[in-house]
Amino acid sequence: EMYTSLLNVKQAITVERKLIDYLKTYIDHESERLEDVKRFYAKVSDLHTELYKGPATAMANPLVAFTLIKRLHSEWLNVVHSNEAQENTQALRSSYEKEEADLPKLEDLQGAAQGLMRLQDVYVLQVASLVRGLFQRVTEGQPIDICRPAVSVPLSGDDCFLVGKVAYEQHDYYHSVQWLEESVRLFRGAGGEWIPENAGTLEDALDHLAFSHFKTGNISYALSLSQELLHHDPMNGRVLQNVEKYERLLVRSPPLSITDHGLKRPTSNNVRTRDTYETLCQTQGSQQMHFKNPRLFCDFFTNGNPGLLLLPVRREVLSLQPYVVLYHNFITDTEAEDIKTTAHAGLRRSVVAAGEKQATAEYRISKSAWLKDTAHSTVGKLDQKISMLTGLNVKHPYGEYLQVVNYGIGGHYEPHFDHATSPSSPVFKLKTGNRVATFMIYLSSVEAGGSTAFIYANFSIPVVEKAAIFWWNLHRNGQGNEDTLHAGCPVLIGDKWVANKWIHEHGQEFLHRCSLNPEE
Ligand SMILES: O=C(O)CCC(=O)C(=O)O
Ligand SMILES: [Fe+2]
Repeated sequence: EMYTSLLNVKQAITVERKLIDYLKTYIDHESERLEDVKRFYAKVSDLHTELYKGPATAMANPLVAFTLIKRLHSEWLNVVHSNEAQENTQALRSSYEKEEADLPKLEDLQGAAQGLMRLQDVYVLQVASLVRGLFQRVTEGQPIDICRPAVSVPLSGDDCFLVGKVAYEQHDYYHSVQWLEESVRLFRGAGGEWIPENAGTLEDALDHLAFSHFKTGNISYALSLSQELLHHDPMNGRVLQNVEKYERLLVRSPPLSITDHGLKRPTSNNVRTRDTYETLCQTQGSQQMHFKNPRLFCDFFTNGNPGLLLLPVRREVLSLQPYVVLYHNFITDTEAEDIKTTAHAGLRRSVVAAGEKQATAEYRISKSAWLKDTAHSTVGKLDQKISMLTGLNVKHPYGEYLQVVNYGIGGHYEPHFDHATSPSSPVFKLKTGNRVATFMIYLSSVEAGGSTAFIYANFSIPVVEKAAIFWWNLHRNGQGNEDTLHAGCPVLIGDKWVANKWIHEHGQEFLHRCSLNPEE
C-alpha cells in the first residue's frame, strides 16, 4: 500500500524513472527496426521506378530477373514475418514485469482519489481550480489562492474521470457530478481523440455523469447528456432505454426549478464535530484573539531541571482547558532525520482501536512505526528530554515506545481521543493504566494543511517544525478529559511526520498529583 505514506509515494518516483529508461530502449530498438523497414521500402520502390520504365528490357537481364525472384521468394517474407517487433514488445513487457511488485495497486489509486476529494471538502477547494493545478477557494465569487505549490500539474479529462468514477462506484454522486463535469468538459475540449494511456473516453464520462445527475434528481440534464452520448454511440441500447425513461419521467413531473438539485455532501456519522473540525483545519492554526487571554503566556522553561538550565526551552501555553503547551525547537534537524530514517523500515499502515482489537480506518490515513530506545541513540535522548520537560516517567511500560507517523495523500486523523474510553481498549494491554498525557513532536514542516485541531477547545496548532506539544488527556481523578478531542487535519501540500510519546498513569504516582476534584 502506497497512498497512506508520502515516503512510499516518493519511492515510486524511482520506479517510474526505471520505466522511462525501459521505454527509451524500446523506442530506440523500434526506431532501428522501422529504419530497416524504411530502407527496404526505399530500395524496392526505387528499383521499381527503374523497372517500370521498361519491364521487358529489365527482365532480359538475368541478374535483374534473379534478384526479383529472390526478393519475392524470401526478402519480402523475411520483412513481413519478422519477429523483431514482437521481440521488442516482449523485452519491454518483461522489464515492466520486474517492477510490477512496486507499482501502485487499485486501492492506491482509489485511496489517492479519495484523498483529493477529502482535501476538496475540508479546505473547500474548487474542483475547476484543482484541475488547473491550483488550490483555490471561492470567496465572495472570487477564486482565492489558498496556497501555491512549488511544483504543479494540470489534470486531464481522464484524470478527472478516474476521480469521478471512484466516487460514482461508492454511490457518492455529490463528488462524481463535480469531477465528471470537469472530465466531460476536458474530453470535449480534446476533440474526443483516443489516447492509448487513457482509461476512459468522452462517452464513458457522459454515461457516468448522466447517471449521477439522474441520481441527484437532475433528470433534464441527465437526458441531454444521454442524448449527447447517443450522438457518439447511436446504437447503445441501454442509453436508448435511459433516454426513454428520462423523457417519461419529465412528462410526468416537469422540473420545478432548474437550480435546486440539492447536491449535498455525503453525510458522515460525526457531522456534529465536522464543521468545527473543518473550520479549524481551514484556519491552519491562525487563532483569533488568543493573545487576549492574560493567562496564556510564553516563557523560557527549565522545569527546575539542571539538565535544561543552560538551554531553557521556549514554552508557549496554548490552552488551559485542556492544558496544552508547545515547546519550540524541542528537536534538532539531525535528531528529526535520525528518527525518520530509523522508522523507514518499520512503517506500517496506522491502526485505530476497534473494540478490543486494532484495525485500519478511513479516518486515519498514515503509516507508523514503533521505536524502542534501543533503535537509535537519539530515541533514548529524546525520552530523557521529554522526561526532563514534563517531569514524568516515560520509561517503558510507563511510557509507550515512540510512535513515528508519516501521513499519506490527503493524510489525516479525524477527531479522536488518545486515551482509552472503554475498559476493553488495547491501551490497557501494558497494564500501566490509561494514557494520562500525550507528547507529540513535529518532525517535519508542511507547506499547507496538517494542523493539529482541538475540536471542543476550538483552536488549532499549525505544524511548527521541530516543536513539540504536550497535553494531559486525563483529569487528575483519572477520568478522560473530553476537551482533549483532537485531530490531525488533512495534509494539503507537504510530507508530514510526527512522533507520539504516550505516557501512562502508572509510574507517575509521585510525579503527578491526583485529585478527586473532577474539574482538575
Ligand atoms: O498529526 C497530528 O497533528 C495529530 C496526531 C494524533 O493526534 C495522533 O497521532 O494521535
Ligand atoms: Fe491523537
